[in-house]
Parts: sequence; structure tokens; C-alpha cells
Amino acid sequence: MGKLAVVAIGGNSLVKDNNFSVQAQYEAVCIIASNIADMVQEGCEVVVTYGNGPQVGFALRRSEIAHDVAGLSVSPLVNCVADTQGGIGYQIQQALMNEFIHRGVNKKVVTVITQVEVCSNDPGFQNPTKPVGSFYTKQQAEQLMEDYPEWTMIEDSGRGYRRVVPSPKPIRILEKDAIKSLIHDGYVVIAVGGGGIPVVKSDANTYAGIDAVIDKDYATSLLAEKIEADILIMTTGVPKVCINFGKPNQMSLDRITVEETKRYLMERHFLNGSMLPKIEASLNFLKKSGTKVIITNPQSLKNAVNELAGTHIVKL
Ligand SMILES: Nc1ncnc2c1ncn2[C@@H]1O[C@H](COP(=O)(O)OP(=O)(O)O)[C@@H](O)[C@H]1O
Ligand SMILES: NC(=O)OP(=O)(O)O
Repeated sequence: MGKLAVVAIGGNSLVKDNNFSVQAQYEAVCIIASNIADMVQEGCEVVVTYGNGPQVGFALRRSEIAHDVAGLSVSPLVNCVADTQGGIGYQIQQALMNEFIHRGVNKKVVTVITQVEVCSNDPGFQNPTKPVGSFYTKQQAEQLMEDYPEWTMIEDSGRGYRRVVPSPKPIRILEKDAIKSLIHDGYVVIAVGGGGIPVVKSDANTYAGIDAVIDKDYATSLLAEKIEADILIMTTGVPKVCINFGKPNQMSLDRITVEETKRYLMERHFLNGSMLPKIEASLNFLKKSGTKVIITNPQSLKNAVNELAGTHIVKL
């Protein structure tokens, strides 16, 4: 078996130039699929995970508006996660499958509906931190919080204001063994979409969904550790991680060690709800099975694997 890489696709990186259409998202997915197919052809085993931050927020909002306008029942947030996990997984699966067909590569692709266990006492339920859906101006955000007193909104990385929802930490991936078997059988596996569908265990050892959005970077790092992946790659909206992000002295990083990363983390260079989870997920992974983490944008993926792009976080 070649090197095992986990490629995590950021939900925001699937939204191009504020075009929220399904077609535009599919086009963004196709760029990533082409890069992933290159990696597979170069001998890598690949597992794909993906976010759903924008998409799950849109799904929730659509359902709330349908309730207000047409009296339809509101979809619980956990079902919005399941819906977007399926919808985005379908697009990635189809784009990758078509890419392999075009190239004459005999590789099977499958998406696994993935449930991820969280703790019902997780402090994340009391303190929502996960930005979802659209970006709003400060004025719009103030108006929305007046109209919907139950909403919490925060400023997200200088990009505008967004609604935030609870984001408990992932503790167990229920379908982990199925994912491992499929990798072993030669599939490109797509899993842990949207961070996984959050579930809690009952006293009777059964499971039930709970309203939250798990950060896909933490869920991906947990999966990467459990399947003993060699490399973790996170694609997002920026080609490289920066220090002093958004400031006049912003500087992008090519290669950093774990120790340097920890120092930048202490110096608060990575913003909450956006780059911070990626960095924490990277450090978790490198503490366990991982040898290297790459953070870059989708179009640079192939070059990044060949050390020509992206930010590389290494043990030494
Ligand atoms: N230190 C940093 N370096 C680079 N980008 C940063 C940094 N801090 C915050 N960001 C922002 O974080 C974004 C990535 O987070 P986000 O869009 O939430 O991730 P995702 O692509 O997984 O949806 C980048 O596109 C950038 O706007
Ligand atoms: N669920 C999640 O973390 O999605 P994003 O990566 O799109 O924020």
C-alpha cells in the first residue's frame, strides 16, 4: 500500500466568489477531484473528508424560512448536518468517479454516512463557536440578533459576521471499522462529512442525534489518527497559513515545525473558528500517527503534495 493521505476539504473552499449555486459548488469539487486523482495516480491511498459550514447554515435557514412562509416543520440542525453530509458527499463521489473514468484508472469510490459520538456534557453546547451559513455586515448581524434573540453571531476572520452553533469535540467515529475495511479493499473512501453527524450514547447503549456541527478539522484529525494515516492535508480558502493574518505585516509560512507552530499558537496568530481548529487538529495528528500536515487551497493541492506550495507542518 502507498502512503495513506487524508485530504480534508473546507466547506468555505467550495463556495467560489459568493456563488452559492449547486453547480458552482460542483465545479469547485471537480478542481479538488482532479488534484486527488493526480495523487492517486502517483501512488497515494487517499481518504477524503469535508466541511459543511456554509452549506449546513444555508440548509437550516432554508428550513426556517420554509417554516415561516409555508408552515413546513423546521429540520433539526442534526438533520441539516446529515442532509449536507449526503449532498456534498454525492458531489465529491461523482466528481472523483468521473475523473477516474476519464483517466481510465480502475479505482472505486464510496461515501460512508458517518456518525460521530460527542459528549452531551461537552461545554461546546453552552458556548456556540462554530460559524455556519452566510456572512453578514455588522448592521445586518445586529438586526438579525434583534429579530432572532436565540441567535448568537460573531465576526469571522475579517470576512463578516456569521451565526454560530454548538460544536462539541468528536470522541468516537462509529463507522471507523467500515472505513478501514473499505480502505483495505482499495476504495477511495469519502467520510466524516461536515465533521460527522453528531450523536450521543444513551444509558441503553443506543445512539441519538444531537443538534450541533462538529468541526471537521477535529473529526478529520481523529479519523486520520485511527486509520494511522501518514499525511493530513487540509484545503481551505488560503494558499498558506500566515502569521499576523490580515495585518500590514502579514507573512505566509512555507514550512514550520511543531515547536514553531505551538509558539505561533501561543502568540494567537490563528483565529478562532477558522484557522485555529486546523492548527490544533494538525498538532493532535502529529502527536499521534502523523508525519506531516499540509494546509493549502484546493487548486494548489497537487503542487503542495510535491512540496511546491502550501504550508507544511513537520515534526522536526
Ligand atoms: N493565521 C491565518 N492564516 C491564514 N488564514 C487565516 C488565518 N486565520 C484565519 N484565517 C482565515 O481562516 C480561513 C479558513 O477557515 P474557514 O474558512 O473557516 O475554513 P474551511 O475552509 O475549513 O471552511 C482562511 O480562508 C482565512 O480567511
Ligand atoms: N463542519 C465544519 O467544520 O465545516 P467547515 O470546515 O466548512 O467549517
